[in-house]
Amino acid sequence: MSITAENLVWRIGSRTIVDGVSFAAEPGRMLGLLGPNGSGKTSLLRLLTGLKRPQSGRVLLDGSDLASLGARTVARRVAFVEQHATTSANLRVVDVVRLGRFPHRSWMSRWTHADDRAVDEALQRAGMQDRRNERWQSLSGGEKQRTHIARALAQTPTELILDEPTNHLDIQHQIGVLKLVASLPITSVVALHDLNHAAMFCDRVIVMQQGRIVASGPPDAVISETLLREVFSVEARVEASPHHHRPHIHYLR
Ligand SMILES: Nc1ncnc2c1ncn2[C@@H]1O[C@H](COP(=O)(O)OP(=O)(O)OP(=O)(O)O)[C@@H](O)[C@H]1O
Repeated sequence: MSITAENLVWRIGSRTIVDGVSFAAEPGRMLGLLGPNGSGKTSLLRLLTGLKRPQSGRVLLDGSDLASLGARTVARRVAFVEQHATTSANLRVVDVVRLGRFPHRSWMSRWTHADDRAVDEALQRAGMQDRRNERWQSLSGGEKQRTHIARALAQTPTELILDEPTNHLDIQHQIGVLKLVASLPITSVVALHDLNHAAMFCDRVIVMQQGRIVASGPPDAVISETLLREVFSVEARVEASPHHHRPHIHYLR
């Protein structure tokens, strides 16, 4: 297994935000993390990347406890795009993406062709190659998001953690980013609000409610009218799409 959570618990004061979460992300597959607002998705993703430490339980990367691995070792493997990722300095797009190469370089090593290749490929994949010389402050919200995704790809991670990566994106780029992530030969854990997109692109999904996992498995086994009613409080009809054969949700008015 690539990334595994074992009975993770994270509390703030007396409030338990992540409540005994266990799962294993399959290598090379896309795992969707679903759940209503405040159900603990972002908190869980921050535990998976080591940005937060659990009060109990552990995260394993190929069997090694994340807490025992150095920050640099983790950064070489795990890339994280946060929900409200910002970059304060007025860098060019290409400079932001180059930041993704830092975990791979020592303080005295020179910038290499391999670094350039990784940056170019990441810009290309995120659809930002044409804007590589533009200033960060001049980008739209969606372009900033794609630049952060390019930075994460330039890190050449084996695990990619994305918190609502389609936020701010127009529909073409939402589909583009999800297609891209699904096609990458790396393990990804992706928090998503659009359940139809999750059903279309994820190999498996986990559904959270009040800090706990309440359902997990392939989308067609998990996304049901009962789950939509009980967890998301919406009435809907779910059918297998005649186009892509994954579940498709019709929300009722
Ligand atoms: N640093 C913090 N201090 C206090 N409460 C926090 C903190 N971080 C998270 N929480 C609380 O934990 C709960 C879960 O938050 P989290 O951001 O993990 O949920 P989420 O599922 O990602 O939500 P959303 O879909 O709205 O992004 C929320 O009620 C939030 O207010």
